[in-house]
Amino acid sequence: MCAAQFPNGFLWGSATAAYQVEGSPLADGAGPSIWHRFVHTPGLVRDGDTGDVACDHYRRWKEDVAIMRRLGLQAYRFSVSWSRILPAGTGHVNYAGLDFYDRLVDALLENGIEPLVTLYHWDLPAALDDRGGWLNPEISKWFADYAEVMFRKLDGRVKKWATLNEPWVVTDGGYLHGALAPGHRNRFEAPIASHNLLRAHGAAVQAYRATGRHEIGLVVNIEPKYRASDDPADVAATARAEAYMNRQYLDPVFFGHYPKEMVEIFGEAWPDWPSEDFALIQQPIDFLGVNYYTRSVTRFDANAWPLKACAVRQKQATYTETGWEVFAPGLTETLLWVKRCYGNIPLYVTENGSAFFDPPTAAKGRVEDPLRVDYLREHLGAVRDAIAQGVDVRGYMAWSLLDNLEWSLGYSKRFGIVHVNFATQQRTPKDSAHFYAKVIASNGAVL
Ligand SMILES: CO[C@H](O)c1c[n+]2c([nH]1)[C@H](O)[C@@H](O)[C@H](O)[C@H]2CO
Repeated sequence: MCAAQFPNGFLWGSATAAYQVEGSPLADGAGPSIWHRFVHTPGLVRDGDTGDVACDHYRRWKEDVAIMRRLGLQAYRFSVSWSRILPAGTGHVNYAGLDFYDRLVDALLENGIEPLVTLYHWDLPAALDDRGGWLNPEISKWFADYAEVMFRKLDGRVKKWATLNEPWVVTDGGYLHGALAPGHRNRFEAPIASHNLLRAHGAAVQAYRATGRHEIGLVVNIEPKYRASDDPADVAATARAEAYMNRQYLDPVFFGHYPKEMVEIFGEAWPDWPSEDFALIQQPIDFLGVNYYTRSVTRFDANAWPLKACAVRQKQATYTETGWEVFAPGLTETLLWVKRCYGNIPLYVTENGSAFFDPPTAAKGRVEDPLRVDYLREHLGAVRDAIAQGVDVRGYMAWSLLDNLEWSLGYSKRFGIVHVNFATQQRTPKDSAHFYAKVIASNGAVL
C-alpha cells in the first residue's frame, strides 16, 4: 500500500491578515478601523505597539509576492481592510483602496499564486462601531454591501472567498473578555455580536449567490476539547467548552440552531432568537476553513466565567510562546470531527502555525527555527492522516507568511515562516520556510 499522501492539486499556501501586516492604515483615503483606535488607546497593546507600519506590506507587497514565488507557494490567504474600501463602512467607495487589492491579486495570479480572500479579519471600520458595530442588526446589510463591492471588483480572479475569520475570537475577545478590539466586557453584548456576525455571514453568502461564480465559505477556529477526567463535572465542562468554542458557529450554519449548552452558559444573557435569522445564517457554503493551533484538556472550574471550565496544563508537552500545547493529533481529530458531525464538506486548513522565539541569526541571512520546523512537520503529517481517513482536505495555509502584529501581544510573538526585522523591514526566510518549500515542491512526499 503506498504511503498516505496528499492528493494531486492539494493547495499549499500561507496566510496573513490586513491589520497585522499592511501598515499605512489611513493611506490613500482609508478610514480608521477599530484596531487603529484600539492600538492607539494607551495600555491596551503590549509595549504600545501599533499597526501603523507593521510589515509595511501596503508598500512592500511586490517584494512579498516575490518571496512567495521563491518559496513556491501556490496560494496566499489574505484579508481585505473594510475601511480601505469603505472609509465610513458604508456609502462612498474609496477606489484607491480597491486598487491596492486589485494590484495585489493581479500580481499573485501573474506569479501562479491563487488568492484566497477573507472579507473580515477583525478590523471593523471605526465609523460602524460608532453606529453599534456588531451590536447593530443593520450590520448584516452593511457587510453584504461591502462584500458586493469586493465581489464585483475581484470575483473571477478570486475564486475562493471567506466571509469571516473566526467569529468566536471576534466575540469572545472583543465583546466578552475585552482583550481585543473593540474591548467590551459584557456578557449581554457577546451573544448579540456573535449572532449578528453569523447573520452578516449569511447575508454575504446570499449576496454572492446572486452574482458570484466561484466558491465562498466561512473560517472558524476549532480547538478540540479533551476531558481531564471522567468526573461528571469535567465531562459537562468539556461539553460546554466544545459547544461554546467549536459548535456555536458550525451548528447554526449547518443545522440552523445553536447548541443547547449556550443557554446554560449565558443564562439570562442568551436571547430568544427570531427563527427567520437561521434561514439567513444557514446559507449553504462551498467550503469550511479550519484554523487549528492547539487542543484543550478541559476540567470543571467553578470560578471560570462564564464557561465554568478551564484548560489543564499537560506536564510532558511542549508549549509555544503563546502558551498553546503542541498537539498535532488534535488536528487529525478536528478534521475527522468536522466530517463526522457536519458531513464531508471540502475543508481547508486556513491557519496553522506556532510562535517560538527565533534565536539570533546563526549566520547572516539565516534564521534557525527548529521548533517551528518540527511543529510544521508534525501538523502536516496530521493533515495527511486525516486525508488518509477520508476527510476532504483540499489545502493548507501556514500561519503566517511574515512575522507580524499579534494583536494585543504586539510584535512580541513571531508566527512567521519569514522573519521580519521591524527596524529595517528586511525579510529573511526562516529554516521553516525552506522546509515548507521542499514540502510544497514534493506535494508532501518529503514528510
Ligand atoms: C485562538 O487561536 C486562534 O485559532 C487563532 C490564532 N490566530 C488567529 N486565530 C488569528 O486568525 C490570527 O490573526 C492570529 O495571528 C493567529 C495567531 O494567534
